[in-house]
Amino acid sequence: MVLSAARQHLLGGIRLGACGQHLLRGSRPGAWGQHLLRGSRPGAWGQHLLRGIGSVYTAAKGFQEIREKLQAFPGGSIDLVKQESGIAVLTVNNPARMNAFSGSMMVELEERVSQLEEWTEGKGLIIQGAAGTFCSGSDLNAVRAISNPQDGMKMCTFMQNALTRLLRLPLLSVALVEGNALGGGAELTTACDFRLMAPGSVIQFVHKHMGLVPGWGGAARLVRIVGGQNALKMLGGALKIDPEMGLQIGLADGVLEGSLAGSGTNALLEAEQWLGCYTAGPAPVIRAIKSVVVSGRELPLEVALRTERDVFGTVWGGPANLQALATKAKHK
Ligand SMILES: CCCC(=O)SCCNC(=O)CCNC(=O)[C@H](O)C(C)(C)COP(=O)(O)OP(=O)(O)OC[C@H]1O[C@@H](n2cnc3c(N)ncnc32)[C@H](O)[C@@H]1OP(=O)(O)O
Repeated sequence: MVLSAARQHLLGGIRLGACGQHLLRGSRPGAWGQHLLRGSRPGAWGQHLLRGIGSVYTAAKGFQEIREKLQAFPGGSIDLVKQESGIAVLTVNNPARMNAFSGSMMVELEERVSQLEEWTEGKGLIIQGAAGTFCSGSDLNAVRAISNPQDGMKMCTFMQNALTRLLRLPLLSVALVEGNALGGGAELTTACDFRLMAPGSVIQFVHKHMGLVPGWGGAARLVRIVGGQNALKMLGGALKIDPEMGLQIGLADGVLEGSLAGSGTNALLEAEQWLGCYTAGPAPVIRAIKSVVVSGRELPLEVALRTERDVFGTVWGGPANLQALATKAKHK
C-alpha cells in the first residue's frame, strides 16, 4: 500500500498518552445515509423510536433454531468480568484455535451482550482475545459444517444482531487488538467504539480470500469508520492493516506502548488507563454521552435531535449536574 505524506503527520503524537492526546486524527467520513436505525434497548428516551418498528437488531428473541445448530459446535468460551470501576472485560477465549469463534461461542457472545444490556452501573467495555491474540474469525470447522446458504444466512443474522446490540450498549467500548484480528475477528473490532492496537498486531478482512464478504455487519460499520474508499481497498485487497496504517486511516484510535505490548495484563492495564480518560465520571452521564452519540451516528438528524433532547432531560437537574452547579466549576 502506498503511504501518503500525511502519514508521518498522522503518526506523531498519537501513541497512547495523557488524556486529551487522543484526538488528533481526522479521516472520519461525513454523513453516510439516513437509513433508519432502531436502538438496542435505548432506554426510556429511545423507546418511542421503537414503537411499531420491528427489527431483527433490537431483540434477542427468535433465534432458537440457529442457536441450537450453533451449540452443536462447541469449544472455547466468551468470558465476562464486570469490574467495580464500571469497566467490564470481555475475553474471546479459544487459544487452541487462535480464538476462533466456535458455534457455542457465538451463542455465548449474544448472552454476554444481554448481560451487559442489564448492567446499569457499567460505563466501559474492553474486548480482548486470550493469550495475546485477538480473534481469527469464525471456526472454520463450524463454517464447513453449516456451509449451506440457509444456515449461513441465519448465522449471519444472529451475529449481526449480537454485534449491533454490542455497539449500541450504553458503554464506551474498546477492542484491544493484539496479534491477529482476522475475518469475523476484524468485524468484531468494528463493533466497538474504539480500537487500540498493540505493536505487531494486524486487522485484516480476509473474507475475499475465503470467497466471502463480511456478513456480521463488519462492512457496513467499516465504511462508517474509515470511509467508503478505504473500506473498498481494505476488503478488495484483503489488506493487512498494521497499527501505523490503522492510525492513518482512522481505524485505530491508539497504539499500545511497545514496552508493555504483548505482556498480557499490562496491555489490558494500558487499555484500561486509556479508556479511563473517557469513562471518568458518574455512570448516568457517561451512559448518556454514549446514547447521544449512538443516536447521532445512526439516526436521521431530526430523530437524533429529539433523542438528544430526551437524553438531556435525564441528566439536567440530576445529581451530577446539581453537584457541579454547587461547586461553581471553572473549566480551565
Ligand atoms: C463471517 C465470518 C468469516 C470468517 O471469519 S472466515 C474465517 C477467517 N479466518 C481464517 O481464515 C483464519 C485462518 N487461520 C490463519 O490464517 C492462521 O491460523 C493464523 C490465525 C494467522 C495463525 O497462524 P499461526 O500462528 O501459524 O498458527 P496456526 O495456523 O498453526 O493456528 C493454530 C491453530 O489454530 C487453528 N485455527 C486458526 N484459525 C482458525 C479458525 N479460524 N478456525 C479454526 N481453527 C483455526 C489452526 O488450524 C491451528 O490448529 P492446529 O494446531 O493445526 O490443530
